[in-house]
Amino acid sequence: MKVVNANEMREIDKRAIEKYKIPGIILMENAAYALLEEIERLNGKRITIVCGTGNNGGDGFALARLLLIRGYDVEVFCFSDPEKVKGDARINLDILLNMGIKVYNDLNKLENSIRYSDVVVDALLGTGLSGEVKEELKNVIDAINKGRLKLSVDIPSGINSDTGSIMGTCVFADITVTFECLKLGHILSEGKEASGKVIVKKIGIPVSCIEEQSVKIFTSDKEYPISLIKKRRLDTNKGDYGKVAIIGGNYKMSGAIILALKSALRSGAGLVCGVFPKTILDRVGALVPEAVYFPCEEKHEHIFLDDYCLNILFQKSNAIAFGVGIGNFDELLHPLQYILEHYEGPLVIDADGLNVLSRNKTILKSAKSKVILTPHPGEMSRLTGYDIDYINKNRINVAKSFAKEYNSIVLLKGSSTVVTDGEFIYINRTGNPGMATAGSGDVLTGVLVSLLGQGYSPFEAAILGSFIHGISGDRAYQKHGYGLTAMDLVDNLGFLFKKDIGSIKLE
Ligand SMILES: NC(=O)C1=CN([C@@H]2O[C@H](COP(=O)(O)OP(=O)(O)OC[C@H]3O[C@@H](n4cnc5c(N)ncnc54)[C@H](O)[C@@H]3O)[C@@H](O)[C@H]2O)[C@@H](O)CC1
Ligand SMILES: Nc1ncnc2c1ncn2[C@@H]1O[C@H](COP(=O)(O)OP(=O)(O)O)[C@@H](O)[C@H]1O
Ligand SMILES: [K+]
Repeated sequence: MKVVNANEMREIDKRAIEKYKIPGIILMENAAYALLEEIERLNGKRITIVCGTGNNGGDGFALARLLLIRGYDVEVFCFSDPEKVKGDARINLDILLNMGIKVYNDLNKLENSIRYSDVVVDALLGTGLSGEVKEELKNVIDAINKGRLKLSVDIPSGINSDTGSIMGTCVFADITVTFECLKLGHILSEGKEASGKVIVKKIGIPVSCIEEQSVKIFTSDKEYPISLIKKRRLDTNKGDYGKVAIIGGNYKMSGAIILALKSALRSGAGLVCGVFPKTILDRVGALVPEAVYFPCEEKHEHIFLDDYCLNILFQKSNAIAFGVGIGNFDELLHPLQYILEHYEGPLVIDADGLNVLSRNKTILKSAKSKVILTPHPGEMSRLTGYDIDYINKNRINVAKSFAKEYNSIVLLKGSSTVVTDGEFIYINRTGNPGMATAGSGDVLTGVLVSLLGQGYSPFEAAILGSFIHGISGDRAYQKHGYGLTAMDLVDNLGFLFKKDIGSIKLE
């Protein structure tokens, strides 16, 4: 499913109107019918509609007419001078006035109307919002937020369509009905919560008109990532599913590599090898008997990896992950550089592996193979030098430009994980806040290296891995709520790896 920013949506609308000669008023009417369809499902009779002066308000005026004609009890509000309403929105406002409908401009009346209405429709500000919400609309937004059921037209008023940030204040909708394409603001940052359930409706724009926009950002409808999952043949053996190595662990952090090893096994790898200091062999061996081990010396509290043992590992592995629980030590930079320069298979760098990399990120440029980097915003901050706040507000651009410069796949973790190869961007929407728990990143690393070992391309592995990781989190949430732990994620990983994958139904 494509995701656009405000400017791309404007271009698409403009192309529909100017090149395809579809009058804007028809698109607005279709938008109003799309809204009507959703309101009819809600079984409410009393509807309050709050309109702004732009086309978002125009959708609201048109909707008011359609509802009135059908006998709904509707009250319409607009808190600006009607003279400021222009174009298609003006036409729809005038029709209402010609029908003898009053459009109120009174905050007390609005509060009262909302108190007695079943649904309040927020048609105040759409993709045309610029800057912070003006002072005079703040009370209006507060009043809307008191509504029993809030339906936002296109995007909750006050949410920035490109970043999902709250521009001073915003409507927190239960339902958002948007047109033709998801907007970035629906799925990023605070916009994800403020949008509630998002419903995308067609309003008569030809598919070719959208395709001409060559949108580079997409998100998961459930079908796409599932369609990537390879079927397993009946006549098959473990050699067909990869030999993967996970390098990490130290005496103080043995749990990370245990989680990653278990996850790699649960997501289908044929053979999984743990490469860690000898000091934790008993612990790892007891908890992951299905793995094989490559215990190494330990020096100054971290694993000791010389070129000789790395070369042996390269022979044995068709994908490697480096970093879970390894510790952040200067001495680990050399082995990481050696792996990048000599290993020809795909590689995942995670956790402390990324912190080690931050000491000299230019070594990435000498990588022989495609690397997946899986930073959370803190690790991304160490890699790029940007502060965390900046990264969170510019997730897409930060991830994209890093991936492009270092010719790698970046998987920037968080509530909407961003995966990019430097050109295309996938935004993952599975998962939940319960996954903000120690060890859940280690689980993701295990999944990713397992998929790479099974022959998925690095970009596919990163898309599918983030999707599966989130689904396992959502399943774990069903059982454990926000008390879920990383091991619960591991237990749920197998769910999507089934023979009848095509018939699995996800919520
Ligand atoms: N043909 C089209 O372009 C279509 C547009 N549609 C609707 O049109 C919307 C976009 O319309 P517009 O571009 O007119 O923009 P909006 O209606 O989203 O917003 C523009 C209005 O908001 C005011 N405004 C902007 N920033 C503000 C701020 N910070 N504080 C207070 N007021 C502020 C402006 O003065 C202007 O009146 C979409 O969200 C969608 O709902 C739909 O009708 C479908 C067709
Ligand atoms: N609110 C959330 N919604 C969805 N996924 C989340 C949320 N919080 C965390 N996650 C996911 O959980 C994982 C946490 O990884 P990370 O921060 O590296 O944790 P750790 O280092 O403790 O293993 C990431 O994949 C992240 O995307
Ligand atoms: K709105």
